[in-house]
Amino acid sequence: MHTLSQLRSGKLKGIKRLDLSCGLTTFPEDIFSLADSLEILNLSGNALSSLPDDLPRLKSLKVIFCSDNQFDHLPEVLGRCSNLCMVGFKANQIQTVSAAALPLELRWLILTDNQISHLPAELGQCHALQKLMLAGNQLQSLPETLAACQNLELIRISANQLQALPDWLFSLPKLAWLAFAGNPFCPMPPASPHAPAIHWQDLEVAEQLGEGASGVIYKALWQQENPRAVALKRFKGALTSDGLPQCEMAACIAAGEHPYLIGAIGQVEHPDQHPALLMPLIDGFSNLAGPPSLESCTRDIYAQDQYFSLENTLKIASSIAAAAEHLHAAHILHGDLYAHNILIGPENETRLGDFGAASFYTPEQNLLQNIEVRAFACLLEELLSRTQGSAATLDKLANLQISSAQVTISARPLFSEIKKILSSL
Ligand SMILES: Nc1ncnc2c1ncn2[C@@H]1O[C@H](COP(=O)(O)OP(=O)(O)OP(=O)(O)O)[C@@H](O)[C@H]1O
Repeated sequence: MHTLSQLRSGKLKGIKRLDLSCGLTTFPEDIFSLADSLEILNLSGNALSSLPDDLPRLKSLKVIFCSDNQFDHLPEVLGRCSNLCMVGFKANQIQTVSAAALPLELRWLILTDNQISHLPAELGQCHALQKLMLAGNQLQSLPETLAACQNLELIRISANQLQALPDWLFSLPKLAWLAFAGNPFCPMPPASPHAPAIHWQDLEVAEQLGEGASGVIYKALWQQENPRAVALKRFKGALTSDGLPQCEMAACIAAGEHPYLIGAIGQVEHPDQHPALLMPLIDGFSNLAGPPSLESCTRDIYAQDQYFSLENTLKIASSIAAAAEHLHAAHILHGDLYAHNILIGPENETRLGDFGAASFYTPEQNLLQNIEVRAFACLLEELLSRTQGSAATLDKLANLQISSAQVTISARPLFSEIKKILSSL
């Protein structure tokens, strides 16, 4: 985090990224002294409600974050910033998004947790758009023109007022990660009679195990007749970038037990805080990869020296295909099938977790399974680019990857078939 005095002293000359969060109510003029170099401007966590008309003077600006401010509209000046490809205005009070506010090169738009009830048809002209985050708004419909955004790979439309799942989603050739729970058209989650009641006072919370955008995960001891070491996910707020914690918990609990899922024990009621999710403790595992970067946008980041034997790639891929098949059998779309949501053990034991983007769907919406198969294709592609082994088997895996990512989504194999193919290799 930078300070205003550092900015004013001229010490920041030449920097590419500026992070300022210090109660700003107006845009500091001094930011223009960085016009030659500034590519990423993060003004999240201030009290701004407007941006200056001459913002395009920041001619190298590619990324702007203004989350947790007081904007009631998406500033139109953004549309005149010609290199801007990522716009993040989460948790404002935005009601109005006009066509003029949309930069043509847009790849990643974050408008999560606002009050938007209408999006302009011109959003469909942002052909580079890959990631569209709209959870927690008041949208009753989406512009049909979005069908033209053929590069869209990740969409979050959970916790809105949508009356139906738009048909055009199924014509997006690259869509892989979709979250839509918490809309009026969504089926009710099934009751989970086996989930035990867990009382906050029975938990001894210990060290932090991990943290994501939506929650912090702690190790805990669950005091019962036979005390048990567990993992506790405490949500950071009432809405995450993927949707509602209640939907995440409902899906995670409804998914039930499976050898390749992290799984859930149940929901913890806290007298005065957000509910939390209790899970089995997965000890001694680590994340298969890190989440996407600003640059990679939709693709996970692996350690540079991370390689897999063919045997391990097959083991990971087969486990994930089996976990996804299990979820689809229960009509649950994971929505975030990514390496960064996979925990991996010392023997490459595999556990899929993070149901933050999960949605229940009806049998009539079965084609959603084929969308998730593309997420698997991305994972397989990443694993294959780091795998050494027999060329013949690698070729077969590459063919499976290609067919799982094919443009005609109905022609993609389902997870039951993928599992069969993998077990035959
Ligand atoms: N049951 C568990 N046992 C051990 N570690 C866990 C468990 N569940 C989660 N973790 C750790 O905590 C991290 C964050 O968990 P999770 O992905 O559920 O959080 P999140 O806030 O939803 O993340 P995201 O930013 O992807 O939304 C995981 O990547 C993992 O390292």
